[in-house]
Amino acid sequence: TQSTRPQRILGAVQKNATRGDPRSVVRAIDQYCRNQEWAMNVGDEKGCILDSVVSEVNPATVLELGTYCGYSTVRIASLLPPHAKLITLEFNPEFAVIARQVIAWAGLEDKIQLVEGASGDLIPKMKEQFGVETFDLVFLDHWKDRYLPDTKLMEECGLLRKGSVLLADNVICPGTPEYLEFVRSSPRYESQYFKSHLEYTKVEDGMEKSVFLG
Ligand SMILES: O=C(NCc1cccc(CNc2ccc3[nH]ncc3c2)c1)c1cc(-c2ccc(F)cc2)cc(O)c1O
Ligand SMILES: [Mg+2]
Repeated sequence: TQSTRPQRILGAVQKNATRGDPRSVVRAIDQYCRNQEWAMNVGDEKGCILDSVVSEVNPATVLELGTYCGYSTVRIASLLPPHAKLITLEFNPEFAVIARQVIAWAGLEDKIQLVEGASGDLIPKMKEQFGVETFDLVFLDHWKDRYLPDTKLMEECGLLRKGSVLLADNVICPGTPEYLEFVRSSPRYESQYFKSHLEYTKVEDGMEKSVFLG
């Protein structure tokens, strides 16, 4: 039977990466997706922007919306301080199955909680079910038309505090026009655009970093 792209990505990790070495997992996925077949990981170029924002925020609590195969999950978690926690939400069960194995290969199970379901259903349960107060950093990388409603939902649920940082992937390609318009015009956010390229291509894309001002 035919393998899926996520299964082939996992195979590349198990073949080329060292167990317990998150950076080798990231490298193995980037080499596979650059040389064999494209996949919608944040990738190496935008990944450096992600690394710099994670390092600057040095978050104790991170929410990732959209796990896919766990590339950015592993990339973020590898930079977290001890005892810091990352919750990642994935709607597609097939992606979740692969991501759990990629996370395990990297040896980061203790820092990462992968929750299956849709952001709209899970965000209101964060405090009671997952014991979260607020998130220091949110990485948005799921369905692009969910970025804005989920940001408003996180505000309503009291999950953002003064200084919480939102980092959004793909604000140019595929694009998130309503989200960009909102965070750039709202007096409650201070936004900054990081120009880059769509993963593994020369197509323009970028990431938007928005600080919640409370
Ligand atoms: O669309 C994208 N990613 C999101 C996505 C996509 C599919 C499935 C899921 C299922 N996961 C999911 C859904 C809803 C959810 N709610 N809460 C959690 C959660 C999780 C998520 C994307 C596309 C491109 C792209 C494609 C083609 C092209 F030509 C250029 C660019 C590049 C990217 O970097 C991208 O990130
Ligand atoms: Mg993306």
